[in-house]
Amino acid sequence: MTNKQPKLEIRNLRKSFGALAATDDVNLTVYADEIHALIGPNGAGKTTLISQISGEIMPDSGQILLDGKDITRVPPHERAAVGLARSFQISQLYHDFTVEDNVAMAVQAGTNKRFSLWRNARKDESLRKPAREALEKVGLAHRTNELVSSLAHGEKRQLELAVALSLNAPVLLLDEPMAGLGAEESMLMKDILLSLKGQYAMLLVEHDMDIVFALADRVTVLVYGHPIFTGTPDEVREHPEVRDAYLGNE
Ligand SMILES: Nc1ncnc2c1ncn2[C@@H]1O[C@H](COP(=O)(O)OP(=O)(O)OP(=O)(O)O)[C@@H](O)[C@H]1O
Repeated sequence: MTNKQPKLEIRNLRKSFGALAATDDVNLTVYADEIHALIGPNGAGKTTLISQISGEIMPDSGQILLDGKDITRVPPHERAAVGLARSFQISQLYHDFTVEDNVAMAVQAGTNKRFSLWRNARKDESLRKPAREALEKVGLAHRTNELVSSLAHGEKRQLELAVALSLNAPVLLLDEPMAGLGAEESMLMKDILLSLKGQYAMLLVEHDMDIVFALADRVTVLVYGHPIFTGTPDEVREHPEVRDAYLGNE
């Protein structure tokens, strides 16, 4: 059962690009231990919404609350410290460093040790230990000493998730974690996310409906920047407006 304690709350959020309302009065709540999927046709505004929650885009109006606290104006680099981490769609990994180095550097960036040089910090067990724990959670413990450049595409995605987990934030924003993955790699990522279910509040943007229906406790359907429905996967499947707008009335 889902813990219905609101963790992340979006209130009356709006963002326009010229005449286009990319985020049109969005209200959405993510509970403390749920996977909440955000679906909608191309251009519906999913990434724009995630970017506002992560702080990269400033909304025109509305609020973003974490544990009831207004974080709308907290700068993006401070959001992990207040409890919110984003796993990126675009790879920001350091390919000439090892897998463990990459995660340990992310841990370091979130600590007050961030001004020390990496060559001095790389043996620091207080950075290594959380890095190894995060790698364990995504099934990459056996690859810690490999260079990122030697990883398969799916493993790089797992590493991106480990970087987000290492920030120790209770809320995870996952923007298309399966993008570019083959069928087998997608299934593995699905299983990894399932194993994390209940430990984080996750807002997941995902196009693959089988994955969404397998993972999500609730689904919000966004059309032209506005949420037209929030419900369980079964409710979403049965909803006539959703079928027309998104599922193609199969
Ligand atoms: N920086 C920008 N300037 C102008 N228009 C933008 C900008 N970013 C997004 N848009 C527009 O806002 C709308 C929402 O785009 P967004 O990328 O958020 O949709 P999406 O649901 O994530 O799409 P997709 O599923 O294709 O990734 C689109 O019409 C897009 O063209």
